[in-house]
Parts: sequence; structure tokens; C-alpha cells
Amino acid sequence: MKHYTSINDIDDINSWIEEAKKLKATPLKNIDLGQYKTLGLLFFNSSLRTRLSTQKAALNLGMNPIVMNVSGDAWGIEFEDGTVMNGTTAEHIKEAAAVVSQYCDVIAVRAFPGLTDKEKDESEHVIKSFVKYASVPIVSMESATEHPLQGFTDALTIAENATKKRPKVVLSWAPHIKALPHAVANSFTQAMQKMDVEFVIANPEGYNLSKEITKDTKIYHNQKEAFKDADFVYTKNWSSYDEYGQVLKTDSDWLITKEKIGEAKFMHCLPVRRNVVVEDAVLDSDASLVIEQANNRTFAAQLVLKKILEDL
Ligand SMILES: NCCC[C@H](NC(=O)CCC(=O)O)C(=O)O
Ligand SMILES: NC(=O)OP(=O)(O)O
Repeated sequence: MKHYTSINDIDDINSWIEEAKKLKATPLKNIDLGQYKTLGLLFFNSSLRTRLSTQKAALNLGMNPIVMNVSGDAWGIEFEDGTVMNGTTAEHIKEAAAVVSQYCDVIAVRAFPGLTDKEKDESEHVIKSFVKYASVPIVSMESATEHPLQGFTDALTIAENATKKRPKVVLSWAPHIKALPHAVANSFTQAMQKMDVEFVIANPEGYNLSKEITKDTKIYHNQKEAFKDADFVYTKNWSSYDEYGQVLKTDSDWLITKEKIGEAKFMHCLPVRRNVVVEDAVLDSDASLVIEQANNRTFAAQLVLKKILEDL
């Protein structure tokens, strides 16, 4: 594999899941594969899980990870072509990506959307500029519209925890005080569409994700109806897509509670705000898979890096 920037880069999700399970069982089996190879991790935004699990994955493959917080620590990078750079940016992505490519065999990038300009966010100009101007493979650690390492992690976690052949999986919007990206919900949706599950989405009116992502997935505006007979409730807040980047609703009637999810397992990518998104009783119960999900981030990243290393 050359780059990993989307769930669409997965050719066969079921075989990826089987391979990831094997890596999880023997994580150090390929410790020689990445010897003398460097993984550069560039963060334009905060992270706990992605930052640590991707480094852990690299170490399990014998790679050397080097990490940089781009925002704040590096020079401001210009992404527009032909600009007179007399503002806040000090170097162009053309130079920055070419330079970092000399230090790293693989570059991983995290860059969230601005959530003010839909067209700009959907152009994925940051991650696509790295793909264009770097001479090495690029891995997305969450871009403007996708979080494919998370999406594959979630597919793996569902496969491991399913107790029936075709479980019912609900992606439910939940409240938040801030405007959050669509990336996690988009990649989760794309991953579920590739799996043999009954997948539905629950969100309030005004919060439908992009039709390009949801396609013919059933969308409920009634959470209770959607949760009926659910095996997994995957929760995430996102800002409005139609009224782009707006927070239309902050009241607690979509809060995830123990009573609402019933027998279902609870999933969230983390970080999660307790008692805003989901009540303590869910996170503190056996129904919660969130810690297991975070553990699987290592093996999702390890599989992606392994496939890239094998094709270097
Ligand atoms: N990496 C997983 C989620 C990252 C981000 N969450 C956040 O920004 C939460 C921030 C807060 O709760 O203040 C998101 O929604 O895409
Ligand atoms: N789930 C996830 O991507 O977590 P971080 O934002 O902490 O990396």
C-alpha cells in the first residue's frame, strides 16, 4: 500500500480484520520489518491516543518514530499556490513536505477542519498537499473529513465483540458544547458499510452527515426507535453539516444513558466529556468498550504501517 488516508484504501475489510487480530496476538513478530526506517508524526491538533498508539505501532515494527507539534512549534506552513507570503505563514508546503520526506520514510499527519468553509474542508487541502509534495507514503491521523485509523479500529473492535453473525450497529449523535468535526462519524459510517452488519444512524434533524457518506444508510431522527434491538451503540458528536459547522442543539435529550442503550455495548473514539455526551453509569459499566477500542488503535496503525513498509 502506498498511502492510507481513507477507509476506501482498505481493499478487503474482513481480511484486514483477520490480519489485525494476528498482529494483536503476536505484536513483535515483525520487529525487523521497520528496522532503520523512520516514521514522522506531524500534529496540527491535540491528541492522546493517536499520538501514542501510532508511535507504539511503529516501535512494534522496529521503526523509529519522531514527533512534531506543527502548530506552535514549526514555522507556519502555506498551502495556497502562488500566494505572496507576506502574512503569518513562513514556508510553503512544497518545501516543508520535501524536506520532511528526506528525514522520514513514512509521514503521518493530523489536521482537523476549520469548520467554517465546507468547500475548503472537503478539498482536504492539508493531507492532499502532503500526498502531492512529499516523496514518501502519507498516513492520515485524522484529516478534515476522515479518521481512517479510528474507523478501522472500530471495525476490528466490533468484529471481536460481536456475539451474532450480523449485529445491529447504531451510530448515534450525542450533545456537545463545541463544534466538532464529522471525520470520526464519516469513517465509522464508511467502515460499517463495508461490513456485514445492520447499520443505522440516529441524529437530530439538521444533523444529517453528508449524503456522499451516508448514501442509502437509514437515518432515524428518533433515538429510541433507532436503538431498538441494538447490539452496539457508537456515539459521537458532530456539528451540523447542512448549516456547516454550527451547533444547533446542546440540551441533554440525546445524552447516552444506561436506560437508553439497554443490552447494547457502548463505543466512543475518545476523548469523551462525561455527563455531556454519555452518563457515568455507561462508561463505568461492563457495556463500555472504549478502553478496548483505544487499545486496538495500536494494531490498526501497526497493520497500516506493515502494509506500507512491505511496499516501500
Ligand atoms: N480524535 C478523535 C476525536 C477528535 C475530535 N474531538 C474533539 O475535538 C473533542 C474536544 C473536546 O471535547 O473539547 C473530533 O471530534 O474529531
Ligand atoms: N480517538 C482519537 O483519535 O484520540 P486522540 O484525539 O486522543 O488521538
